[in-house]
Amino acid sequence: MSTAPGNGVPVIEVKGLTKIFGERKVVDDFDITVPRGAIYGFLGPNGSGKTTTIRMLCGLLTPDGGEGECLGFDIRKQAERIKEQVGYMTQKFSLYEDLSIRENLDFVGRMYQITDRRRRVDQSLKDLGLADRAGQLAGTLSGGWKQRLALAACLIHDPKLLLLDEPTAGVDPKARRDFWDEIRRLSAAGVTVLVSTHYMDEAVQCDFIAYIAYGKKLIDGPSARIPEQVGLETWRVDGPDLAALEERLKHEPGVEQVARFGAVLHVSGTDKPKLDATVERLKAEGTHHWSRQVAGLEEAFIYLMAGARDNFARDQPDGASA
Ligand SMILES: Nc1ncnc2c1ncn2[C@@H]1O[C@H](COP(=O)(O)OP(=O)(O)OP(=O)(O)O)[C@@H](O)[C@H]1O
Repeated sequence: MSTAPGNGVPVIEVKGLTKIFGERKVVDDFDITVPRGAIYGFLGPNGSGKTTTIRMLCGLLTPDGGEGECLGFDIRKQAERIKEQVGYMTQKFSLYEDLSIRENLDFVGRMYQITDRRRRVDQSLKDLGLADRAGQLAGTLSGGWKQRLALAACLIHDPKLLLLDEPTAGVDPKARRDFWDEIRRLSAAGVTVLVSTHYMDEAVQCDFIAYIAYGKKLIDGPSARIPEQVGLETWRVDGPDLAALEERLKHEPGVEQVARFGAVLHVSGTDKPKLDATVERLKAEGTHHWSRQVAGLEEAFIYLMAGARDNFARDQPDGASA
């Protein structure tokens, strides 16, 4: 991140953001402050309101409640000005399959009425590593390259804010890492990035994280503080037959989560005395080696996402109340 949190005017500062579809409040009194150059991750179950929030922040959707500014413009009254400076990569990015990579970028450049289009397209091909394939038809590209082209397309007008809605869904891990190298480069250059994701390896790349469920922001802050906010106590254990131990632990008091990291298990829970009592009992058996572990973002992510169920799904047995 190029600017320390709190330095300068935030790129997004919005309070009380609310959206109602029919009878359902799908975004409920949402506050957010995003510093310039930050990578801000939105986590949460399907249907929790992440996309709707992103769309309201960039002026694509009018909120039913709330106010604030994005890029110094009023999100209600100056939506057009915001849109000019935002790059938005939707979940289903659309490219013209019968046009080449270069032609796709040129087309988007025309839409934005970029004056030095030729130079800008050349630069973009170079920046995103697409120059060697400039003549290839978009329809013949693999998922990872299509995604790279989609990113190039939403950067063609040099936006100050990049909104990425599950940008790497269905893309292989190598392409995902390359994509994130690019995002880091942009962030270092001062571009602010808001990204919704279901992947842990993306969440750990974020400077800030907001966890959203049923339209409400439940947890929010610098990534390093998220584990503390989740309140997980974690033990690390290694030794023989971890699969059997893992199965057993799932039924022990105070154990809410068992995650395997290579040849060790991380055993976590939010009720410290209960978890500790279980661990002391198992320790006394002397079969495994136990040590305390500072819960990291990985454990917090697994915990949050494991508790996440589709929000607002009509067929939920227990209804859609939070
Ligand atoms: N235009 C709309 N009209 C009515 N309901 C909508 C509309 N757009 C979204 N919704 C509903 O609002 C809720 C929140 O949807 P949203 O797409 O914002 O969630 P999300 O967190 O982005 O989900 P996902 O992770 O699946 O993309 C869902 O129940 C969705 O069906």
